[in-house]
Amino acid sequence: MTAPMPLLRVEGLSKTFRMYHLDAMLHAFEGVSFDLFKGEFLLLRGHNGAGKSTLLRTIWRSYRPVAGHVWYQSGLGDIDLANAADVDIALLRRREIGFVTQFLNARPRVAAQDIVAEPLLLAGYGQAEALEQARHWLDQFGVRPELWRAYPSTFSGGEQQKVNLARALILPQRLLLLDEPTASLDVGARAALVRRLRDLKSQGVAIIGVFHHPGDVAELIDREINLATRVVSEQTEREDHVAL
Ligand SMILES: Nc1ncnc2c1ncn2[C@@H]1O[C@H](COP(=O)(O)OP(=O)(O)OP(=O)(O)O)[C@@H](O)[C@H]1O
Repeated sequence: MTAPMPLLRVEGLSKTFRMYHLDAMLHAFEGVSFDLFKGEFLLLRGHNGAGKSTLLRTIWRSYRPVAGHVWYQSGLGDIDLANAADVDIALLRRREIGFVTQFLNARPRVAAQDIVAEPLLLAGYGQAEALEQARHWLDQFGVRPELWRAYPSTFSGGEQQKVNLARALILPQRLLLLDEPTASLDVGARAALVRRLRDLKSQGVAIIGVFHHPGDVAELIDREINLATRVVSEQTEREDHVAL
């Protein structure tokens, strides 16, 4: 019998940033390799500045790596996220890969319930069903009903984060990237997040997460990676941000 293929195979991945003012390169992380299977939860560890967020953003392809591959088994076939066309990355972000940070991208004059319902509408759900589910998840994460029709741009940091999570987790993705999603949450919302992640994991969603307090998700963790200390060198290389 052949071994199952991982959902994600990260191979020799390295990312450097050019620091123009110093004419130097900062190596955010180097030679990172790991496999991630369906339904697995991988914790990224490392001190401040070790490159955890940058690694997540490189997998999400906000950044292009300077070396390595991110093989991803998508619903449409295998693809190297490190080298894929922008149009494919945009499609995967809409359908298969989620990225949750601690910041809500609150658009002006869009109500909380509409922000949360949007992924369902894009996936073809009817308006009534999408709104009902949006309210369910706002409720689960502890957003008070009187805020559901309000605009999140005026919400507190924690309230914005709850809207963010409700939207990001309303539909199961194949791969979920979490960058400190519990940063400004109260106890009830943390518990709701853990319940939702447990549920998504049991549905086969693969998760990579950075947590300031990994104890919050201890019961979910299958494996950990500790990112090593970064190095600064004076060599110069091409700058390689992409504007997605
Ligand atoms: N856009 C950028 N341009 C230049 N340097 C960057 C950029 N983004 C991150 N860095 C640098 O890369 C290194 C890794 O940053 P990163 O945010 O990935 O660390 P982290 O492990 O997530 O840290 P923390 O635990 O403090 O959130 C840091 O030294 C940071 O200054």
